Amino acid sequence: MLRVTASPCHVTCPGVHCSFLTANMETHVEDPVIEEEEKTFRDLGITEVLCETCEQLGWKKPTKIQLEAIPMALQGRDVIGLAETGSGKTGAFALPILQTLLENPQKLYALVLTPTRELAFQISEQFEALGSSIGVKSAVIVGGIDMMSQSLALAKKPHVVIATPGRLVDHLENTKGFNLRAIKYLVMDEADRILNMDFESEVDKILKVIPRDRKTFLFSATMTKKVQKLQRAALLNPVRCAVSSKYQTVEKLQQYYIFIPSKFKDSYLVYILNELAGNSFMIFCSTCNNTQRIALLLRNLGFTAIPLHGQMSQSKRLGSLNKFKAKSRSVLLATDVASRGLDIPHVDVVINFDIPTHSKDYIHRVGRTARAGRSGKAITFVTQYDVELFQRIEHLIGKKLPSFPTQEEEVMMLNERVTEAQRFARIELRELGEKKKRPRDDKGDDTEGSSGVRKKVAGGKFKKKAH
Ligand SMILES: Nc1ncnc2c1ncn2[C@@H]1O[C@H](COP(=O)(O)OP(=O)(O)OP(=O)(O)O)[C@@H](O)[C@H]1O
Repeated sequence: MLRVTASPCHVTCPGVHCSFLTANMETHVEDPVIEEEEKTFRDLGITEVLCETCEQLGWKKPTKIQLEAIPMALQGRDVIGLAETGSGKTGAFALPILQTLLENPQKLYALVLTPTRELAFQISEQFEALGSSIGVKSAVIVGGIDMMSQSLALAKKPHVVIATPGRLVDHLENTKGFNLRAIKYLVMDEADRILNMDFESEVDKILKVIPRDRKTFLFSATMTKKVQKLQRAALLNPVRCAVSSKYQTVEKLQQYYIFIPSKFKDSYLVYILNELAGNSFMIFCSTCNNTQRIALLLRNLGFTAIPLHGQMSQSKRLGSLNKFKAKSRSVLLATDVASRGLDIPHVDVVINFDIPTHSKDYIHRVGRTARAGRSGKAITFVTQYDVELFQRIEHLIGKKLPSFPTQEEEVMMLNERVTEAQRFARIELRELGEKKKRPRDDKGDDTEGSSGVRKKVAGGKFKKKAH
């Protein structure tokens, strides 16, 4: 275990320590000693009742990030936790919070900030599962859902509030009797995302109204190196728990690219879905419109595809996610709203239909598969316009990716039917757009109940269908 002595970082916040700035901070990196591998949750100081819950969840022993972070958190340290996707970071911050809560029961004890609504629900489920035997109550405070029911949930004073920053600020400003003046823990999950510009003013407002002497945990698979951003989290003498020194994708993830002309992307997608039929796919697109269009296109060709993007109502978003989780849909088309944190164990293949513009998003997107020791595949479409972005990704992950084998003639044979399906998808998209304009019509953001044109595509379903 590498330990470097902590020393203050003198930038703006006196007393703030930060390894990214000074290289002087206490750093924990993966410990190769076998004994560590053998350690149990009990050895880390986790109390019996929580150890039993871990066992019931099938968590036989701590993951590497849990091994590193839990003892530090239990010692009362601020923690920056950096570990690959699907490696159990949620447990690494939830267990110490639950344990200290058990020792000092208190309402409104911890606040967890997440960048997306779906992730907030997932974290809440994990808190409630881990805290089931000690009666922990959590509230999810996210946009797109009625403020009144959330105000009622907050009035009951849950132990843990899991929130997206914007809606939390709304409640802090408008919900009578609600404040976070007593909280003992602040967690920023997907911390680099929470600390970036998009959430800047909300996070600053939140930080102003929570106690300074709280504990702060920042967790992510990728972390910002920018001094000012980390300082905004106002960490106090933090310890950095990293299970890898550079950004790694999971070992059991097979990653490929395919280099294709932009105009044949749809045909190649259909080809791959057929080649890998029988798997569960998450396909990432760069815009809501493309997500919706491809969902329609694939449905017209007989695939069970469903969209998830930010222009859908929250109930439709959760509906899509639940159908995919329940395996009643085999293809989830999503924007980056689904790229971080979502834990859906059965995702076999991630396809980057549109290459991510920020290389770090690549790491999060492909991390939706090969989670918790499972294997998975990721295939990135690279067109003539994407070469530079792709090189940046290879540079970030520190490896050259192989090309995914394809048979061009077979792809071209699909072209005619794909073109026909594209035409129908365009008509359906237009219809959906018109429905949206009509008042009180909530059907505009999903496609399952939309026009019946999909049956018109010649040949109906493909012979090998991706179910
Ligand atoms: N000690 C453990 N043993 C077995 N499984 C575990 C353990 N800890 C967590 N898990 C499981 O591993 C999966 C991934 O965990 P989690 O979602 O916390 O990953 P993560 O590191 O936060 O990933 P991401 O970076 O994508 O957000 C979950 O299904 C969780 O239940």
